[in-house]
Amino acid sequence: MGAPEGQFTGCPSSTCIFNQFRERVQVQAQQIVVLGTGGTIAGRAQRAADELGYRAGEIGVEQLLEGLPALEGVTVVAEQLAQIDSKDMAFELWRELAARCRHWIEQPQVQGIVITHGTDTLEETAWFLHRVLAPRKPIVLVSAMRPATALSPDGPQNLAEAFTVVRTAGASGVLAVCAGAVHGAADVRKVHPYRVDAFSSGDAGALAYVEAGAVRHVRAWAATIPSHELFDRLQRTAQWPWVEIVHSHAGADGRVVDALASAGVQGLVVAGTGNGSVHAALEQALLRARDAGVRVVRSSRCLEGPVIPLAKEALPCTPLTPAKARVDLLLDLLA
Ligand SMILES: NC(=O)C[C@H](N)C(=O)O
Repeated sequence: MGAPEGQFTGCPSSTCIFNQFRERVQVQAQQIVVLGTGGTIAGRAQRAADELGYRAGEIGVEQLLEGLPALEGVTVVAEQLAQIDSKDMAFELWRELAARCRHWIEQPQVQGIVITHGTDTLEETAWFLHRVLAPRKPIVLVSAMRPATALSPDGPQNLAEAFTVVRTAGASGVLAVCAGAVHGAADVRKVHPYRVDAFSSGDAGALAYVEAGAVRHVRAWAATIPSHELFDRLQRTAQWPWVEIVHSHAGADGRVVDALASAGVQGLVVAGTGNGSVHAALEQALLRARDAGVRVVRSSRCLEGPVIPLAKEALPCTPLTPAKARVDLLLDLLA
């Protein structure tokens, strides 16, 4: 676990990656904070050769840091916030994650934050943290596709590269590092169920690559303006809004929307076809729901590219993926 608030964890030598000694020191050196949430990066399998039949979120974050290359002049502080498979990510953990990020990021000695996270909902957490914190310092989500017990785990390399990104001058915003690529929160998306290089930023492309321990830029870091307003609203929220995603497809039927609306859904994202188009039967039901007070937003189920808004469309659209559009709608409805 990390140091209690106000206590500084000192590193006895510059070759120490993780401070196991918890000394109080007078002079504050640079810190990187690692927040553990679980995922395959912390997964354990019965046999080393088993790359899919494992349990996510088993190995502690401190253990994941052991054996990584030394970071000169930096103390690493670790906190275990959760041990979950990220498919089970929940609002309460998001809220706690945002609070711990905000706590650490505002401390001058903290260079940035690394969050160990499962790949399944990583893009949603990335977008959530981007919207809520829009940090000037880097917050890097790091994951793996093979469990920590695999013959050749990808987690340690990804972790080392996440540290490289945090230490890169000018790095900012919420980022995801996987398989040598640095993705921005707005574009990152899981695109493969088991390949090690499981993420893509689609036609926008990665922001940077980590090559031989250095970051090569391709695009500028996302511009960020930290705002406390959304964060404060989030901390006050007792009941999270109910927002669902419905898909448009051949033979779509509006009854699913009618059922959700009568059950009290507050927001609906429709994963439309192509440029966010919606089957006529589904659209009629969505318009009925909208008229009854449900917030409705169109996105696209296409893997790449934003929906382009067209004139005279009844339902508003977003360039975000359906999962990220849902995060936006949740946050909008908090108001
Ligand atoms: N590769 C992974 O991390 C998948 C895992 N199910 C998770 O999201 O926690």
